Amino acid sequence: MAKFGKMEEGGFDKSYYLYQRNLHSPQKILSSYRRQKGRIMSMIAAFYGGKSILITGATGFLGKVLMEKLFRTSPDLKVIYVLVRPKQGQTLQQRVFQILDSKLFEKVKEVCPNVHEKIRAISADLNQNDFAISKEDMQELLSHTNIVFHCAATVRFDDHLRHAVQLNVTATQQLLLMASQMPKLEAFIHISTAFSNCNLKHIDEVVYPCPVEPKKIIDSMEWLDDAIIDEITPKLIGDRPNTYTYTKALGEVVVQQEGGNLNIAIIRPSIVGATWQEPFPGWVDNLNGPSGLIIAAGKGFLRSIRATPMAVADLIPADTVVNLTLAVGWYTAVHRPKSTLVYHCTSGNLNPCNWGKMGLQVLATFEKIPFERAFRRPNADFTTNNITTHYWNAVSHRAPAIIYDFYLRLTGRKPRMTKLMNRLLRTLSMVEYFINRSWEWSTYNTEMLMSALSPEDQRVFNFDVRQLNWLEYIENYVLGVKKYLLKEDMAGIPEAKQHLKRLRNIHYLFNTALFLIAWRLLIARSQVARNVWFFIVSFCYKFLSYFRASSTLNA
Ligand SMILES: CCCCCCCCCCCCCCCCCCCCCCCCCCCCCC(=O)SCCNC(=O)CCNC(=O)[C@H](O)C(C)(C)COP(=O)(O)OP(=O)(O)OC[C@H]1O[C@@H](n2cnc3c(N)ncnc32)[C@H](O)[C@@H]1OP(=O)(O)O
Ligand SMILES: NC(=O)C1=CN([C@@H]2O[C@H](COP(=O)(O)OP(=O)(O)OC[C@H]3O[C@@H](n4cnc5c(N)ncnc54)[C@H](OP(=O)(O)O)[C@@H]3O)[C@@H](O)[C@H]2O)C=CC1
Repeated sequence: MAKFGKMEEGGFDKSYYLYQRNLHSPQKILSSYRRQKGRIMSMIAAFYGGKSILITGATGFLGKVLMEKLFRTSPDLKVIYVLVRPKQGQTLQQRVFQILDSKLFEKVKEVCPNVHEKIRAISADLNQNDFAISKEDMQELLSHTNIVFHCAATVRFDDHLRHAVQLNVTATQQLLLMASQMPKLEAFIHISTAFSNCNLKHIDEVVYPCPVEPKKIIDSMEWLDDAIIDEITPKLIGDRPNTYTYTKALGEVVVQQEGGNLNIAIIRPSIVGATWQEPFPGWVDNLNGPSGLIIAAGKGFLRSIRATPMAVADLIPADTVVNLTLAVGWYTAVHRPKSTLVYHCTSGNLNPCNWGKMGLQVLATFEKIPFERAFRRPNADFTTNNITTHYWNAVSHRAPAIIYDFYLRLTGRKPRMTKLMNRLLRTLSMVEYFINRSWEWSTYNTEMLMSALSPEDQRVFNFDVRQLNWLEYIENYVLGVKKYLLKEDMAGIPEAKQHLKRLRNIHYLFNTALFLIAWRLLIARSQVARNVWFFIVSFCYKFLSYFRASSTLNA
């Protein structure tokens, strides 16, 4: 594997890179670079200059933020190859151009006006042999790529094991094979998840072995039929909650076993949330993790959620993950650690926040920034046991959905609320595992890397979550969900507040009517209720008579 193969094309002095290669001391490298340029500059940004970078999963949530940061901080990079599949009637170019034309890339266009020329979409499907990449494209990738960021994955919790293995394990194996044929490759960065070993309570920055070798799993997927796979899935995943975490763990083992002599690193982010600072706070564009549930709570569909308020909510902003990823790419290429280093990108041990605090702040933000056309007033609560969860699911989720669908039917419209509610309940059941437990992730490698960065790199590629203010972050997150996911206008806030007031009045009216009907039925059937009713009425009557008499005397 050639190191620094593309240096000459980077626009930076070759001697600087030779210096880097010979002296692996960040401080020495920095001072050398400062001397050359006469000003402080980010070493990491400089490193990516002139590089050909391959990104899988570039159309995904994390991939987009990664590309954005690369273009913004290293506009002189040579090219970013993105492996993309045509989707929803769009060609690859259309998909890529749509991303580049989005708000996320506004700043990039200022610093890198020719960004469209620097991105090369390669038609690829990671489910296919050789990723169905054409010979010419493959040749180009193999001969030019300097850095690989492997982000693509299926992140669905309920994916069929065959599909999850194909994407999260076999595709990783194939990509490693490709990487081993790249003469100019300097680093291969694999994005995994902090939950790949969620069956453990304390997780170190090491790759844990799996009971069944990934190779055996890959082979068996080829000849077992779906029914048998369904049957053995629970046994294979064991004490992990889903096929996602299981196959991500297998993927890591494959990286370690088959990485050969490549410079490889594994990054394990926890629950990736909206951006914290860059390119602007609150950017998010899919429903995964908390985002979908924030919408459900803000629109009033989600009324109760089974969670442990004191459990650690290990969220990590997308830009923090990307900053660490780019720093790891640089470190792995320049320092070439002897073994595959694993980096935890988590918040819990450095700056913990729990689900209770997070939930309260989400609700508090809805008061200030409500979502439009809510179904009910946002008023979610946590439940902590099976009985209350079933009770509130019936009363607060299913019953209102049935009533609303009945109303839709009566008014000649298509019922849809029960379906939506079932989907929400399914999602809740899938995330319950993660919001009722806490994990401890050690972060020695991540902290070591932080201290290896120059002050300028620590600033430009900041991944120090100790500086994160959770309340501010969550408020921006909710705002981001409203603006970028729901595409709601801020000008609509007064109307949204009015709507919530109307819903509150309807709620009070409904509850009063319900109480009166229940009470009427009760006194019709029970002597005790009639006696209580008689007592209350006569008490009120006596009180009023006394009040009237005393006010007449005073007059
Ligand atoms: C001390 C005192 C305390 C007092 C407290 C009081 C406070 C009160 C509480 C308030 C609560 C307020 C708000 C709540 C916010 C905080 C709580 C958040 C909890 C968040 C938990 C997140 C946990 C995640 C854990 C992650 C661990 C691993 C991390 C990773 O590595 S990977 C990334 C995570 N991956 C995912 O998140 C994928 C999850 N998604 C799936 O697996 C599937 O999509 C599915 C959920 C199984 C659904 O599958 P389906 O086949 O049914 O649907 P499909 O995917 O085809 O989509 C169909 C339509 O549904 C839409 N949709 C998809 N996902 C979601 C979603 N998450 N939510 C809502 N809707 C979704 C989709 O867009 C489709 O729509 P259509 O196109 O219109 O049909
Ligand atoms: N989001 C999170 O909370 C966390 C994510 N991670 C990890 O980060 C990485 C990125 O996740 P995230 O960005 O959130 O996920 P997304 O679901 O947003 O993106 C997944 C990406 O993989 C691509 N992909 C999926 N299947 C194929 C295929 N057959 N061929 C080509 N490309 C494919 C998708 O392409 P397309 O657009 O065509 O579907 C998309 O670009 C993953 O490895 C995930 O495990 C880790 C921890 C938490």
